[in-house]
Amino acid sequence: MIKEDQGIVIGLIAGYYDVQTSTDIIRTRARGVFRKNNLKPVVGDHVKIQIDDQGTSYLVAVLPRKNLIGRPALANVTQILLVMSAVQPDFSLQLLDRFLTFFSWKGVPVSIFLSKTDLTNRLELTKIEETLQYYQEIGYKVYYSQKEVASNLPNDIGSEQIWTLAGQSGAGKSTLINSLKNGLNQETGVISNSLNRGKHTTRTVNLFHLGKGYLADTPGFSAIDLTPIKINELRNYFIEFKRASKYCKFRGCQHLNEPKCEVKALIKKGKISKSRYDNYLLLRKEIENGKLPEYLK
Ligand SMILES: Nc1nc2c(ncn2[C@@H]2O[C@H](COP(=O)(O)OP(=O)(O)OP(=O)(O)O)[C@@H](O)[C@H]2O)c(=O)[nH]1
Ligand SMILES: [Zn+2]
Repeated sequence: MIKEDQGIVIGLIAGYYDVQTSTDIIRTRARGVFRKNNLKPVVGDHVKIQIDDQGTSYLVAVLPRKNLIGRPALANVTQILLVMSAVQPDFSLQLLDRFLTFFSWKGVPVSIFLSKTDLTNRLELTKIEETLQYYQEIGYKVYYSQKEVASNLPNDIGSEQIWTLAGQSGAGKSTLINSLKNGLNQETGVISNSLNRGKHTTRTVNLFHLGKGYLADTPGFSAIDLTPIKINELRNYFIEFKRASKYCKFRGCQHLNEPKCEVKALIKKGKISKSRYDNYLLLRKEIENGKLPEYLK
C-alpha cells in the first residue's frame, strides 16, 4: 500500500529532500521524472510525497510556486527581512532603495532591520532613525534592534510563511540568524527511512521553524541586478510614487518633466522624499545603461 502525504521542503541534503508534513519531517528522494522535466524541487516548495511498502519515501510532485528567488534558490518566499547596517558598512539610502525596488519588482514585501546600532553614536543614529521614519510612513515595518526583532518576528511570521534575510555583505545577516536560532530549541529529528543515514554533507539552505512559519537559515541576496526591469515600469516599484501617480495628469507619467505631476508636487511639499526621487533617477540611468553603476563598484 502506498501512503500519500504533502508538505513543505525545508532542507536539501545531497539529493535528498526533507519534507515537513503536518506531523513529521520526512527525508525523501525525488522521482526521476523531475530530472526529465528539468523541474528540480527547491527548498520552500509545497510538494506531494509517497511512502511505499518498504517505508521508502519519494517526492512525487511540486505544487505551483508563488515565486522563486535567491541564491541558493528558495520558493514561495512570503517576506524579506532586509538587514541594513547603521555603520560598517555605512548606512546607504541608495542601497536601501535598490533593495526595496528589487523586491517590489519581485512582488515580495519587505521589513527592514537596522543593525549595528551599538557601533554608532547617538547623533548619527538619530539621523538614520529619522530617515527610516519616512519608510515606515510609506508602509515598511522597521525594527530598530536585535531585541525588537527577536520579540516581534515570531508573531510577524504567519502560518506557513517563509521569510528570508537579505542585505549587503557584512550587514549582520548571519549574526542575526544565529541569535534567532540560539533563542530556540530546534527540533532536529528527521525520519530518514534508512536513506542517507549518518552521512555528513554540507547543507545549502534550510528552513527553521519560527513563529507559525519558517525563516531561511542562509541569506539569499547580497548583490542584486535591477537591469532586467523595464525602464517605464520602474515608477511602479516606488510604492509611494505609485499611489500618487493616480493624480498625475498623464496616466503614463514617468514623473520626469511631464506637466501636473503629482509626485513632483508632493516632493515640493516635502511629502515625498527627495532622496527617493533622486534614487529613482539613478536607477533609471542604471537600467538605461544596462550595467551596474560606478557607485556600486
Ligand atoms: N558590534 C556589532 N557587530 C555586529 C553586529 N552584527 C554583526 N556584527 C559583526 O559584523 C560582522 C559581519 O556580520 P555578519 O553577520 O557575518 O554579516 P553578513 O551580513 O552575514 O555578511 P555576509 O556573510 O558577508 O553576507 C561580524 O564581524 C559580526 O560580528 C552588531 O549588531 N553589532
Ligand atoms: Zn507624475
